[in-house]
Amino acid sequence: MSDSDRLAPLSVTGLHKSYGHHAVLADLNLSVEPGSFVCIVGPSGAGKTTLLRCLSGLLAPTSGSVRYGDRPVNQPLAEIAVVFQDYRGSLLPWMRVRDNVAFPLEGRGVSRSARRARADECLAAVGLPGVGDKYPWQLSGGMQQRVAIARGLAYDAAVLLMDEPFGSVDAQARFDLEDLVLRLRRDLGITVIVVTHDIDEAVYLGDRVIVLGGQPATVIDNLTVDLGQDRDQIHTRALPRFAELRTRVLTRIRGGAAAPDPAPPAQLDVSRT
Ligand SMILES: Nc1ncnc2c1ncn2[C@@H]1O[C@H](COP(=O)(O)OP(=O)(O)OP(=O)(O)O)[C@@H](O)[C@H]1O
Repeated sequence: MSDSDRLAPLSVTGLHKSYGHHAVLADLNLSVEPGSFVCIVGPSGAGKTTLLRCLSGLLAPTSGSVRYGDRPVNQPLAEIAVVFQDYRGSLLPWMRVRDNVAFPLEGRGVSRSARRARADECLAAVGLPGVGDKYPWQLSGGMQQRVAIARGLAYDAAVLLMDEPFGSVDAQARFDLEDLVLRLRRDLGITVIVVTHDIDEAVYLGDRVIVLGGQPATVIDNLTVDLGQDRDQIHTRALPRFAELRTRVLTRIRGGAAAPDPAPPAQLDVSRT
């Protein structure tokens, strides 16, 4: 993939999405800079998954547009990979782990040996070297979700879209997966967009937290998380600034006005819409 493709921003302009007469998203605008980490939160049923599916090209907007650089996202693109919450439903149990990871490369003219090499490389990147010959059901839930992430990477995706990716694993595995995705973003320069119910997780992971609200929903807050890029499960979560940001997000989700930001970010120049 050329750098100009890898570095493309993902932008949403005037997005409306209805299911029949039920308007879910209205006049939604968003711009996600390449290499940034954006978390999307909002009340249950607000339309977070709907937005993520529109970003992935799996769901067509009713009106408005999603673009990756100057290309319309009106079908799934090789540069944009999706990881879902339910790894059990997304990994094929009769295929070995390596073949699951290599699966997206089939039909792309990649030789079998190159597919295997790429799968092993991606498994190593998610901290699972040497499990390629196992079946998914021989691995723990957290390991299976790592395999699902490796499969997203196998395509050489520049954007990873994740819908509640850590919701099915225990608390310790969740912390490990959060740190894995932060590291992948840093090491590979990919853009990551995560939908989550967990406000602490959103603040811990994101450069930005997008809050959806209203009926139909739109962006009601777009918050820069000025905690730097080196995050640590123990110390970052204990920072007073972390608590301030969490309080602001929670207040917005519950329908309150955003309090004035006590310390406007200076060092992180992540563009807002
Ligand atoms: N395929 C569909 N057909 C009809 N209505 C749908 C469809 N998918 C979602 N909806 C409705 O659209 C609204 C938004 O759903 P969506 O799953 O996007 O919200 P969400 O914010 O991700 O919810 P949650 O936080 O509970 O996962 C809900 O009212 C839901 O019932």
